[in-house]
Amino acid sequence: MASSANLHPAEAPVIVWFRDDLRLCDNPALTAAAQSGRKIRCVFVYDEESDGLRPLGAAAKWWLHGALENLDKDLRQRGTRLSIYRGRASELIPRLATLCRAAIVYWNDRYGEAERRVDSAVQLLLEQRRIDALTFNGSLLYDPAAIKTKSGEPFRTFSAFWRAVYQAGDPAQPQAAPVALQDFGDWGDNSPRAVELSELCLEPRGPDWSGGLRSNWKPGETGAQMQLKQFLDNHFDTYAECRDFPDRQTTSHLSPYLRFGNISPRQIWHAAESKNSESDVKSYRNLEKFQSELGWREFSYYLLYHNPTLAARNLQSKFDRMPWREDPISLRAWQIGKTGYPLVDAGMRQLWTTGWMHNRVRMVVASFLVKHLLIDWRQGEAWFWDTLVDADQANNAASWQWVAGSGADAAPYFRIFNPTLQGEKFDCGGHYAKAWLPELSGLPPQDVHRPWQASSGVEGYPTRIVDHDFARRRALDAFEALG
Ligand SMILES: Cc1cc2nc3c(=O)[nH]c(=O)nc-3n(C[C@H](O)[C@H](O)[C@H](O)COP(=O)(O)OP(=O)(O)OC[C@H]3O[C@@H](n4cnc5c(N)ncnc54)[C@H](O)[C@@H]3O)c2cc1C
Repeated sequence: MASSANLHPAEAPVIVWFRDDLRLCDNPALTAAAQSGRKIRCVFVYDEESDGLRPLGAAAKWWLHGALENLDKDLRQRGTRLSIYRGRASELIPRLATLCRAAIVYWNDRYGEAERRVDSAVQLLLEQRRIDALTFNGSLLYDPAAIKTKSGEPFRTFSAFWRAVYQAGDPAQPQAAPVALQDFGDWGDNSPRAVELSELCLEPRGPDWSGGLRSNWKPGETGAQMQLKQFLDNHFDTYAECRDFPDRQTTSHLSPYLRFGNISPRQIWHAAESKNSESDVKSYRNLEKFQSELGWREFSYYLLYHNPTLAARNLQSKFDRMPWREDPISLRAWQIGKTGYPLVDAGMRQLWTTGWMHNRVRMVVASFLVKHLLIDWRQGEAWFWDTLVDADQANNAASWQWVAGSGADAAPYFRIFNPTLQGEKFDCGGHYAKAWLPELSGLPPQDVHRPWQASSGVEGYPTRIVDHDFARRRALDAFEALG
């Protein structure tokens, strides 16, 4: 479409519509708006009304509050501020743009189907009013629409996808944050009412259960930049070797920052590259491993883009015949960390307290729910959605389907983690389990992941809700019956 921006008078402002990109650094939409030389209005719409948009979980809402607060503070330091609205974005954005006679509305793309539908509706309405919509890829390293097999089909396996991505070359360098932004001023009397952040009620009240989140996280761009530096300075050098051990703080903890776009994947990618010493094989292994984890995030978004019902429907339809069990008592024991298997319980309690869980432990608890308890992966996905600060519509759904075996390139059905052996392998001193399960604090390391064998006995810790050998056989039978 030919730009109509030059049809607008020089004093016409531009709007930056923030969404999952709550940052100033390497934000292509914001940078382009600043480069337009026009006055700027920054807008966020809390949209719980548009069809198909999944309401945020409780922990993600808490994060969003902090990230919006931080973004507003950073924008004010550069001369403008964030206006927050509540309602349907497809009504509010065109209305605001019309009211202030905007020349252009800028935003960064989203990849879920419902989000894309909203964005297309906004774009159409803007076009009808001769207002340009300029959109960018701000949250992925590569555009999922551009990566295809030679025959034009989407890739189905991670390794083939990642090879193709490598051939596309390094992602572009990140852009610096704009130094100053010219504020547009008031919208005028007829404009929709902007709300105070507190009016969105994103933080929990009565009771306030967010103490564990507050003491573990600093949502927003400032926290993201600190977290990246902390990781690169202290843990990057042992990433490949130690990333599977949950008692070490080796992984980056950048997932919630990426989820809300408090930092861009391009910045993380290039910052990690700059730590790499080309002559050092170990350093290269760390880089390769870390970048491939960012690659799994890309692959999850790629799957979401090409399979919009990723969180709701099995990618492999034979799993529609799976005889999932309805077992609310076991589901509850799993949610609150009372299954009697220490690695599973420690992970679920870490999640409840901090809003985050180590990746190895996520795999074990998910496998336990789906395979030991034969409970539908969607029930686990929903619990994670509500409790994770990094709850992400692509990563969460793709990972649950991967563990269940129903996804693309998924774990084979016969891989049934033994939670006791996983605990002994990846938490052999029992430090992680003890950190979350005070009931086990008196046990010697060799008993921590087998408390039922402890000669001293364990008070207050539950007995196992299901026997491992029985559960394993039951799961294998159910999976084999799918053919
Ligand atoms: C059942 C299950 C559910 C999950 N749900 C989510 C979720 O809702 N949100 C989420 O961000 N991740 C999810 N993951 C993936 C992974 O566990 C987390 O991204 C990771 O633990 C975050 O920690 P980190 O930032 O220290 O990771 P690092 O090891 O430092 O990795 C860097 C980044 O790469 C990405 N990444 C790492 N591992 C994966 C992976 N396996 N799949 C996709 N991206 C990955 C994340 O964005 C992460 O921040 C899930 C995994 C499982 C098994």
